[in-house]
Amino acid sequence: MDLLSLLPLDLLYIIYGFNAIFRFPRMLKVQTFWDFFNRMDAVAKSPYIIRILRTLIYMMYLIHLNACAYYAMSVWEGIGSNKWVFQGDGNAYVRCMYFATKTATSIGKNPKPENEYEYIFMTFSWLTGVFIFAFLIGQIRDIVATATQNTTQYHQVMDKMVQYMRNLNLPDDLQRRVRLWLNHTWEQQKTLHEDKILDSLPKKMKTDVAINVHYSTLVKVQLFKDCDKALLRDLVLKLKPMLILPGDYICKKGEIGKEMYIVNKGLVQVMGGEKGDVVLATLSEGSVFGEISLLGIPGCDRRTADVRSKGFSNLFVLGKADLWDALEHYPEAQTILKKKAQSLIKTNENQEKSARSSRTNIAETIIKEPSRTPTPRLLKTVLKVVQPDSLCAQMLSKKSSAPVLTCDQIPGSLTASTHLRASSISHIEAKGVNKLSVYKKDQFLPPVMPLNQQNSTVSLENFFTITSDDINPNAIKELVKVVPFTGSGFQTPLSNQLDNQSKTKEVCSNVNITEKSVTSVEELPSIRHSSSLNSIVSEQYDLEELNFSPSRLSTYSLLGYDNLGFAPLDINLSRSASVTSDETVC
Ligand SMILES: Nc1ncnc2c1ncn2[C@@H]1O[C@@H]2COP(=O)(O)O[C@H]2[C@H]1O
Repeated sequence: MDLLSLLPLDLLYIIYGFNAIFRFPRMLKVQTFWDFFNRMDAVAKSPYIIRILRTLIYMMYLIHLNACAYYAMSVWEGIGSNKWVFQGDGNAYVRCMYFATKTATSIGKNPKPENEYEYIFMTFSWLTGVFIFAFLIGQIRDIVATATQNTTQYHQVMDKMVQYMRNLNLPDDLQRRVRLWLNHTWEQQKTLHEDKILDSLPKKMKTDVAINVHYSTLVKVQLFKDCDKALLRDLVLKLKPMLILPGDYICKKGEIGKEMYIVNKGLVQVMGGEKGDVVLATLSEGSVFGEISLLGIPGCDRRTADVRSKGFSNLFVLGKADLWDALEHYPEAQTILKKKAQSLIKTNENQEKSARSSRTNIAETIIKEPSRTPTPRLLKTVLKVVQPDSLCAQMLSKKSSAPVLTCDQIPGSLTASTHLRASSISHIEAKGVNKLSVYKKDQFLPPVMPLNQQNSTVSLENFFTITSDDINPNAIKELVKVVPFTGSGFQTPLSNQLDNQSKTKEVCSNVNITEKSVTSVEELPSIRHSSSLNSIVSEQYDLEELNFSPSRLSTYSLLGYDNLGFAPLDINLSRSASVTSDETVC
């Protein structure tokens, strides 16, 4: 055909003069024109542009033919013979082409036909113009529609989905995630039905295409490397692509396993630990997971761990039935998967064991070394202040609460210094007074009273009155820091003792007790004031509000809490001194 179309018939012009008919064999090249566009269509990145170009060429060619026919009519009727025909001015082709274009596009304003032939020509031109244009425009619309078909489909699905979710009043977050999924799938695949694209191909070709498309991932899958290459061909068409959003769980521990996965793109995290917040492993491209619960290992038909996507990830999903179809024919793959599963199960068990033992260790440590808040300053002070061998010191350091003293055990020195409470009905005789008193259970004994017992037990409760017997004079400074007092001229044995010791005097002269010094004892939540030695608690004051002018016989008690193993401890630090208001402050 090409040879025929190239015959040099133009040479005949020399003999016969110019005649367009000699150029007719060039029409034989029309097949080449179609071939050219078909090939371009197949290889071009945007085939719809090629198709539009071809349609435009058809259109131009038809207008060209019409222009030629008009010129031929003009020559036949005589150029310039009437107003309708070509007038012979300017370039004949351009003028005729202009006429034909105006007719074909129905723009009008052409000279009116003047005879029947011209009317027929114009009617025919307009009709062909209308049909051909309708056809061409239709074709262009199809081409553009095909080119944007996926986009349109995506918008339709998105619109329908949004409407559906709104109708159901789904939570905003879920709606946002669905939109995100559609958006991301579209961005990545430019279609929402990737799996259907290959459906029209024969199976073998589909396999080749699928292997090629996913080659870079599939070659990284250890299972396919270690097993017969045919396993890959058997499985590849059964892999379904799936896109997961960041943070979404792919499977949850304890669920029944129905699918296994291959990571195509992105990262997934296998989560373990008691609360499922420990990352056991991070799996990347080519990793296989979710196989343990599919392999029929006894006791392992449920997911052994949570698996979640770290960012966006693309996975291939393989159903249980499809996996088993393949594994039946590839026992070595079955063995590999089972071995891997068993080693993962062991790893997880070990991890759980070590987590459990570290928890026990922590618990043991807690039991062995209870974390203790520091000893309150009050208690420390008391321990410094009291004589180390005094019962008070012994009790505080022994960490025993409420020891029960029988009368035999009550040392005389304590009788006047310790608040004693009857632990049962007690018959107590005051020494010297020679009077037998009966105390009910829990009743306090008078504090200043030499005791003589009769079949009685009294318990030393968790509060103490520190008196001259217990006080270590060298530590008096410490005591006055925490026990507020002003005044001098103690009338009790304590005051005598203090008065007689220069050191104590010195301390006293340095004492500048103000409210401030009391508030420095931050640990003490409150201070108690008892106006008589008999009543243990009469009123309770805030530290700030305390008025320290002891105008009467007073005992100040500091309420503190210990953490040495006692119950909340009432430490009654009292200066058993009667202080009179007319005495000068030292
Ligand atoms: N320690 C681990 N390291 C890596 N992957 C694991 C680990 N534990 C479990 N998996 C995977 O997480 C999956 C959870 O579901 P399966 O139990 O079906 O299969 C599990 C394994 O594929």
